[in-house]
Amino acid sequence: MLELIAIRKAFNQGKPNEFWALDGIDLEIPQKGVTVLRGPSGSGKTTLLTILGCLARPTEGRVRLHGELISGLPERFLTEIRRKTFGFVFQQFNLIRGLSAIENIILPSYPTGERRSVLLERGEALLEKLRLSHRRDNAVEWLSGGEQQRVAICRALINSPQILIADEPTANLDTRLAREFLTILKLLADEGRTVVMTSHDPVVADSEVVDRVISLRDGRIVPDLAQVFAQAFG
Ligand SMILES: Nc1ncnc2c1ncn2[C@@H]1O[C@H](COP(=O)(O)OP(=O)(O)OP(=O)(O)O)[C@@H](O)[C@H]1O
Repeated sequence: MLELIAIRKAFNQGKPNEFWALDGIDLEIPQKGVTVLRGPSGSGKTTLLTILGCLARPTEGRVRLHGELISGLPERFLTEIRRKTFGFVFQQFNLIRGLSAIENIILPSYPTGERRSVLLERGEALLEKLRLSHRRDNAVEWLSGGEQQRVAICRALINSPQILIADEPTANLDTRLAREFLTILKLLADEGRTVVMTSHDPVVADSEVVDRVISLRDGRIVPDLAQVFAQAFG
């Protein structure tokens, strides 16, 4: 459904410090389920995630979404695709201090022109789903790390995106909260959504919620050893 073909990404192209962060990535992310990108620091996980989420363009190669070539589209179309199709959760939750949980959650929906009452209703339903209704009116800076993360997830889901993109979403969470996050992922996967995230966290990679793990090294996908063995001897 989301397809990368021969993707390469250079930083500082044409300069002495030119660096190819991605070097020939072919990858298909199926419609449903949870995919984790893992690999050593600097292997290209975040760069790949930004291309999958249409936040950055590849230097070479093509990106297809539902079969449609989107990598060459002008920025205003990409902005629209991002808003309609993707939700994002970053390592730093990027919540706006001084605003309540519910205000933070409905913020990305303002450009849709939807009525405020409808947005509030949708935001409240998400808060309920993530067991956070009691924090609706609290300023986000007073919430715990796990609560802030759940607000960030609600905000990412407010436009009901098909695809959730998350960069090291459990990096600031202890094991209990990381497991709680995985339960939320399971909910999303069961609804038929696509989740793609980077993670160093063994709690995440080893979880049964995760459908597939893609390993990166030096900007390339490296074959999963377990899979290679299964194919050779299985
Ligand atoms: N804007 C940039 N300009 C120059 N080089 C960059 C830029 N962004 C990333 N890089 C380089 O590209 C490589 C891949 O970076 P990326 O952030 O994708 O790696 P990563 O696997 O996500 O690493 P980490 O696990 O440390 O977050 C790194 O060597 C990084 O220094």
